[in-house]
Amino acid sequence: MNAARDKANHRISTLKSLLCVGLDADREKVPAVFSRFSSPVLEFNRSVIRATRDYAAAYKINTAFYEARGIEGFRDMEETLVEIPSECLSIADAKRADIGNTSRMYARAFFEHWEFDSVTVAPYMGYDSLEPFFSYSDKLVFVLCLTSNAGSRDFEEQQLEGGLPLYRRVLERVSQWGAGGNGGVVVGATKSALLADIRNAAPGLFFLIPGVGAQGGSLEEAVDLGVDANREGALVNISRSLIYPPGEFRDIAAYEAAVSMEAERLHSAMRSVL
Ligand SMILES: O=c1ccn([C@@H]2O[C@H](COP(=O)(O)O)[C@@H](O)[C@H]2O)c(=O)[nH]1
Repeated sequence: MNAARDKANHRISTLKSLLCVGLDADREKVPAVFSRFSSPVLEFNRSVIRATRDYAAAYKINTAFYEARGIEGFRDMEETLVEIPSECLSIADAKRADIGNTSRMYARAFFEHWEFDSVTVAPYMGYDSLEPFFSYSDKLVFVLCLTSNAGSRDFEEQQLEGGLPLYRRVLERVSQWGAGGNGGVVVGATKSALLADIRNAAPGLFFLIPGVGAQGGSLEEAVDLGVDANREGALVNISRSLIYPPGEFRDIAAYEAAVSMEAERLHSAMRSVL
């Protein structure tokens, strides 16, 4: 039993959706109709959540977009968290990890202070840097495994002695560290040729799959190859192509209608694969 995992799987199976809405709120890209508010980013996020809540299984806050704006960004992040529907998984895409005592502070920040259900972490510093996150048995810890960017070739796809690529070693280790149910990995949708193999090697891990939409990954492949044997256990993140629909919006209702229409389209494509 793991509260975060159970919540995500319950939502995935009842809604037949793996949709994780990426709240990558870039102040420069927030449509002009939100400018009149004292906190345009917060109102923008509220609108995105209203427009997608019937289709979403999770919301991912990429902390960089909030940290970049200092105290105001942190305030927007904190107030956005309150708006995330309780039946949806909240993910802090923070990509943290450091020596143990520092990681403990990161884990406390994301899991206790902000009460996120899950967080993304980087494996490079090894187990002692990740143990503080894995010690939370009711949360989900998503470890970067095979990321969606071209730079995954620089380290992740490099072969270790014996020929095993580094990302496969990460997968093996996370399967052990997260054996209690809180283990997850990030695998890019742009690497769908390797996705079936990765899923076979780690049947019990939760998958977070970014890279559909703006990065060109296939939605259908991400869903079909990413899910576990129960057709759950995976989330497909979509940020820019969902929250920044093309065009000018005369009012907030028009913006929400455009986002809602795209979320419905994504949901229906996912449902037909599931
Ligand atoms: O391998 C990775 C890991 C994380 N991300 C993050 O996911 C979203 C993707 O945004 P899009 O606009 O849908 O491309 C973003 O927050 C990334 O930082 C990733 O893309 N790839």
